[in-house]
Amino acid sequence: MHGSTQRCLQLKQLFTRRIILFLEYSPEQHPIVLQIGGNNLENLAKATKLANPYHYDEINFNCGCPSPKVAGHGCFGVRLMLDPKFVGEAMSVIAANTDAPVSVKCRIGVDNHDSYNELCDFIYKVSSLSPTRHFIIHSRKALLNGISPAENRSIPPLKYEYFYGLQRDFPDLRFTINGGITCVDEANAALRAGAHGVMIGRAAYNNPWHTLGHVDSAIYGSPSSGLTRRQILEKYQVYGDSVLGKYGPRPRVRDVVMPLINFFHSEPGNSLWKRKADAAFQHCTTIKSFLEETLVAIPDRVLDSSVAKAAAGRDDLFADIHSMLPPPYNVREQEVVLYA
Ligand SMILES: Cc1cc2nc3c(=O)[nH]c(=O)nc-3n(C[C@H](O)[C@H](O)[C@H](O)COP(=O)(O)O)c2cc1C
Repeated sequence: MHGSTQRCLQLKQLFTRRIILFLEYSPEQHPIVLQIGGNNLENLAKATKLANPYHYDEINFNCGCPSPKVAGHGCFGVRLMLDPKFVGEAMSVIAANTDAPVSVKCRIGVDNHDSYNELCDFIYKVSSLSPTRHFIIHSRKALLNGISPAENRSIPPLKYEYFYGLQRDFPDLRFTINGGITCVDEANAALRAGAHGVMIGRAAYNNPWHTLGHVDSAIYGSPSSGLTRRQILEKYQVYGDSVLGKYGPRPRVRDVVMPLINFFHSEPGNSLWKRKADAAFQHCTTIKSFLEETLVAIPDRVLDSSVAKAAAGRDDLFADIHSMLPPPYNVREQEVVLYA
């Protein structure tokens, strides 16, 4: 091989490696799951392939979003719960285009399709027609009558008994409970009642310090890091500044800061910090300068204390759940062609 051709090849390999490293998440960001949504098999295959270089730990399919844009006009999200055969096909397509395990996030029903048996039919068909073995269950149904997505997260009642019914009736599948769980005490109560996993949505965003600050010790049994908010922000700044503009114009300072916008929930200085943040988003180009400009709003004692004891949650949230389970599921096998 000519020297120049060899150099060319080496450069190409180096370049490819750089691109791959650039797309990978750092070890401390794992496990990380990508959620995709849609109702076109070809596009789902393309999206899954595009995600491959990022090495996600799981690819999740959205069958839970009730937004009119998604489940109404878009005809996907939670509307897909009405078509388990399609979801089975979609999950097979997704699984065929990734090495990562695949999962489904769904509700417990849609409108008047809200019986436990219909939910079981959905789980049975999807898991029989595809390699899906993990389901994340937002334990309330969705109403497609025009109410807002926020109302769809509070108006339909939570029915945790459906979740635990699924665990009983599908012992070979893995289920993660979601909906209305607000702290580590409640997460532990769900695990004690038998849930394989717990997903916390709004509480983690609305009050990340008190909700997530105890997870390592209270859920995983590791020693508490003892880090203060200031120390966490110092680490976050290094991470944040390293990812700014990684994908062209995004992420911007605002994108990187938003997950932490409620970091000082109910602490002195919180409102002032948010006002300063709004102003700083207009001109700050680094996380370092953003923090320098805004943190003057927060007293040192708030910044320099480590996480206090968690507020007690509803420890008995699932105490009686096993006495409330719906009657066991009767499989309607004839309707399903089993996944080979
Ligand atoms: C602002 C917002 C955006 C959300 N976006 C998604 C989404 O893209 N995909 C999804 O599966 N769920 C989404 N959810 C729903 C949550 O994942 C979760 O199912 C819901 O908030 C109930 O859990 P919680 O009571 O712990 O918040 C969103 C929720 C909120 C508040």
